[in-house]
Amino acid sequence: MGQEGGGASGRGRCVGRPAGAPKEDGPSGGQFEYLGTVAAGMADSTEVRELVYLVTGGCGFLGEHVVRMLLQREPRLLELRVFDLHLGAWLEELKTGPVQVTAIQGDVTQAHEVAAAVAGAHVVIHTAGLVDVFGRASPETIYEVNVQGTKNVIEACVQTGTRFLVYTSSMEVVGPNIKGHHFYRGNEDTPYEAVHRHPYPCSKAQAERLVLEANGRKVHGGLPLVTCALRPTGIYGEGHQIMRDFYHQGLRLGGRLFRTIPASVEHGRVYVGNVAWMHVLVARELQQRAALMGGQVYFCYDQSPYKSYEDFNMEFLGPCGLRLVETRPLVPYWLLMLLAALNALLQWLLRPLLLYAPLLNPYTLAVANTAFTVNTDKAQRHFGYEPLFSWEDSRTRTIRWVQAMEGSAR
Ligand SMILES: NC(=O)C1=CN([C@@H]2O[C@H](COP(=O)(O)OP(=O)(O)OC[C@H]3O[C@@H](n4cnc5c(N)ncnc54)[C@H](O)[C@@H]3O)[C@@H](O)[C@H]2O)C=CC1
Ligand SMILES: CC(C)[C@@H](O)CC[C@@H](C)[C@H]1CC[C@H]2[C@@H]3[C@H](O)CC4=CC(=O)CC[C@]4(C)[C@H]3CC[C@]12C
Repeated sequence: MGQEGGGASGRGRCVGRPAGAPKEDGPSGGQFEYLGTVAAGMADSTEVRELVYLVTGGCGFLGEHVVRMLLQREPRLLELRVFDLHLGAWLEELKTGPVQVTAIQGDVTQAHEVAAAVAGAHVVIHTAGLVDVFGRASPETIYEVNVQGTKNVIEACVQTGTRFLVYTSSMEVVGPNIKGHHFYRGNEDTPYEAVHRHPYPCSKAQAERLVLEANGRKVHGGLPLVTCALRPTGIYGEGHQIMRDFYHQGLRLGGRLFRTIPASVEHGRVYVGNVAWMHVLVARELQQRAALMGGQVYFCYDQSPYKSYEDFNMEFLGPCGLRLVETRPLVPYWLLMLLAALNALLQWLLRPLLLYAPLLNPYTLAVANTAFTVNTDKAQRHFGYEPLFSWEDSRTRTIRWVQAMEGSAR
């Protein structure tokens, strides 16, 4: 199942369990006070501002939240470098605070551009990537950005002496695998056959492995590089393009969305604000607990309920006027597979003329139809992670965002 391709150059398949972490237990973390909304002004603190952070992909869905969260909750920040292929105009509004915000338009596939951006940074948070499961980019391009781009970031840290690297990996590094094995309330050590074909999970698995293997390498100046990887499940929240696509699809269908996946197929989801918070926290604690956290992977999670992907989306789209038709799929699975395959064929035929990239394709259908939920406290044990936003808060913020979109859609 899934598009042919994957692996280093988009051919064959990448297999084998992703580099996991040695089983280590660490001290339980303390409590973290909450300093107000992410959109609010900068954190005020008496701490000395001396650190330089770089966020690659800082203008993306997750990246923007990481940038805003750092400004809000990292009091030692002197300079925040935001590196992205496409810079957002919103960055300008961030340049009025006590932190120097440096916007850098650059390409992670270009080693010299990455090295120039990394030089002098204390911490790199590497979120830049091609998040494509809809066939928009070629397997080669996905590999070039996600794997070669990550190699460039690692080498830039080594060459310039940056010691701390946090990588935004993904649940997809683990699964769902091509065999459709469910992953039920799993953790970082749960045995699971991580076999992939699709270019996206393959590239994320290779990049994660590179990051974890780089832990301990000597950087310029002779000190060790300290790396770790975060594996968010499906991220939702303000700015989520796929949620936007579902919403507009529902508007086109007269306020209805048609169930394609049984409600019983649960997917873990995580609010973008909590993913951003975990990045800020892990970047801070990695500097203090290198021996414990270096080379580790952490699932990124919160209290968002386990639901099918479509039912979960309706938590936000329902209050905005959409309805999910039927309590069970209208269309038998074999017909869905046929429709997905037809979409893939159409995409291939139309490619010379236009980009046809619907939500339904063989890969998205397979992933949506395979339960994948995590239940772990490793991040809490290792660096005191607790979600910053409750489920209720996350839901309210996301609904407000959809409603604002609704206003613009009328
Ligand atoms: N969206 C999700 O549900 C999940 C995402 N992730 C990971 O989180 C990270 C961010 O994902 P999203 O924010 O959803 O994606 P996004 O597409 O919104 O953001 C990615 C950012 O990277 C930038 N970028 C892409 N190619 C680049 C290049 N060659 N050079 C420099 N910048 C480049 C893009 O311009 C964009 O701003 C990715 O690494 C993704 O694999 C992990 C788990 C779930
Ligand atoms: C058309 C229907 C079959 C519909 O239900 C398809 C939903 C489909 C678009 C999503 C179902 C599961 C999503 C993926 C999952 O959340 C894991 C992910 C992790 C990432 O790192 C990037 C995004 C994604 C691959 C996410 C993409 C959208 C789904 C496949």
